[in-house]
Amino acid sequence: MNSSETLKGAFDRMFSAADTAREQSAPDLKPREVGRIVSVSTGIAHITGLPGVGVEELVQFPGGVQGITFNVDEDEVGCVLLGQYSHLHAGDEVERTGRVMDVPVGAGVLGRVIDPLGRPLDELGPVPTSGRLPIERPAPAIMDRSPVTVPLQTGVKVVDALVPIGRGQRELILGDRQTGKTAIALDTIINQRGQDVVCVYCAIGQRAAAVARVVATLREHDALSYSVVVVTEGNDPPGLAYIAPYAATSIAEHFMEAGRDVLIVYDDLTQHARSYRELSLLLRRPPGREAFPGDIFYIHSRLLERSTRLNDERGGGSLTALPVIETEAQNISDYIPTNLISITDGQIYLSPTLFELGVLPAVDVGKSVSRVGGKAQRAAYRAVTGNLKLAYAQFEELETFARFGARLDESTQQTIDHGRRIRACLKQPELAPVSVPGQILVLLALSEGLFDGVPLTEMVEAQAALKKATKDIPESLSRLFGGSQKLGPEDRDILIGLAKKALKPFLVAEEVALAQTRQKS
Ligand SMILES: Nc1ncnc2c1ncn2[C@@H]1O[C@H](COP(=O)(O)OP(=O)(O)OP(=O)(O)O)[C@@H](O)[C@H]1O
Repeated sequence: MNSSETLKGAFDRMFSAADTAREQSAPDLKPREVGRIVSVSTGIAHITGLPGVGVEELVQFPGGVQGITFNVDEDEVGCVLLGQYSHLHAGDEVERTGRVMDVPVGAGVLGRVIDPLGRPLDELGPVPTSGRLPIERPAPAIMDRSPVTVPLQTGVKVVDALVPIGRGQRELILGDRQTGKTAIALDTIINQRGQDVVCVYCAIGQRAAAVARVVATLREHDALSYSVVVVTEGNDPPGLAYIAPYAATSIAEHFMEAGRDVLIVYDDLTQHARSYRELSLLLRRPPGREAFPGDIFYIHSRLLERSTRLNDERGGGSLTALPVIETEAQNISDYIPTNLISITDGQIYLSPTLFELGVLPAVDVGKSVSRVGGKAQRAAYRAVTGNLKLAYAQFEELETFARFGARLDESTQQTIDHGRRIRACLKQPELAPVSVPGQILVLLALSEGLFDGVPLTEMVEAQAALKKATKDIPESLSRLFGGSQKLGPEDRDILIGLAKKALKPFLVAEEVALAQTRQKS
């Protein structure tokens, strides 16, 4: 080795050591874009000094409070706050994050109660997650979607028989306050036990006590393990209530894109619309009808368009949405209800009049409809509910007449008597979903008129006897209930035979039963 090589090596080593030292000592420089708060008011802040900020970008306020930019003007930005803001003042620093709002997703959220930012509200510690998804995502493209053909059983007889829901459908639940809207949604979640359906319950602006009741009910019925509850309470900032359904949908979409069937309940979108109206008015956006901003339709349509059934290439998962809407004084033609009715694939209308009469669930069959459900209904149902809706609608019309004490001819009286039995069969206590064979047997007995000889006072016991009889349904027939195969005449005979046997102890002579009914009415 000559002396010039040694010298070169020594220089190289020296320079590389100097480079390393420079790299190590160099500060990690990242540009921070910082602006200032101009003003803070209920749930919103106006900021300035962030010229590069984008629409719906996440910004960071002091004390860990996050915000979303809504109105981006040339010299001022209107921002929605997502946390408690009492410590914020004019002049405080605001920092850009360069990203949009996202939520943690993954199997770890199941069994948990979280807020729309993914923070735990239960006492089970941090939520283990496998990634994050933006809360606002484009809806699946038309070519990625499949028709809705697979039923989603709610376990509620009147819904499964007359307003069936399919996986990937959006079915609105609407009615005045305290008419049992949440009860139908909860029954549906509870009925998914063992059905491999993930459930997301999104509580928007509800009383804390009501949410606690829902969580307790889910836990009691073993339904929390396959569900996630996303909560904003009534006293949370309106911004949090506004993002809640979008965040919940992203959590649900994660499962759908993994090929799972998912059910999401938005309880309720009236509160969501009100939160958005509050924000818009505070941000001085121009008010329209009922002071709602012009894009109120769009905020709900872009939310509900995300519910669908994906085709097999995209994994075949589905997202079924049950948005809840509260009406005022039974007015279903109000602004928000009509918007939602036009966006969804049908509605279940709950009538306060029926609720007062004790007809529970208080589903008004005449005003309820499922625009795709018929195609998704099991063939066995179609065979036994053929003229049920018509018979029930006729009965409801005639019943009003009968109240005036008018003398009715024999056939009218028969229609009314039959209708009363249909109503008795469709009644159901909450949190008691009925299995498919149980429903088929009751509906078949109804359509065959087997209940007509049972006194009205004994309908509950008679149905319980039928429920017991489902155990005797042969295995070959039980399998039919799940598929698209129709019930053949022999299958029907077997079921009718079973139902007749179960109802025999309750049968009195038909005339006696009818006479008792009329006396009672
Ligand atoms: N099928 C049912 N059988 C018996 N009680 C029922 C039934 N469905 C609902 N209820 C009762 O009716 C009341 C109102 O139900 P629920 O809270 O579901 O109504 P809601 O319309 O969601 O109310 P809110 O307007 O407060 O959201 C509850 O006390 C519930 O227990």
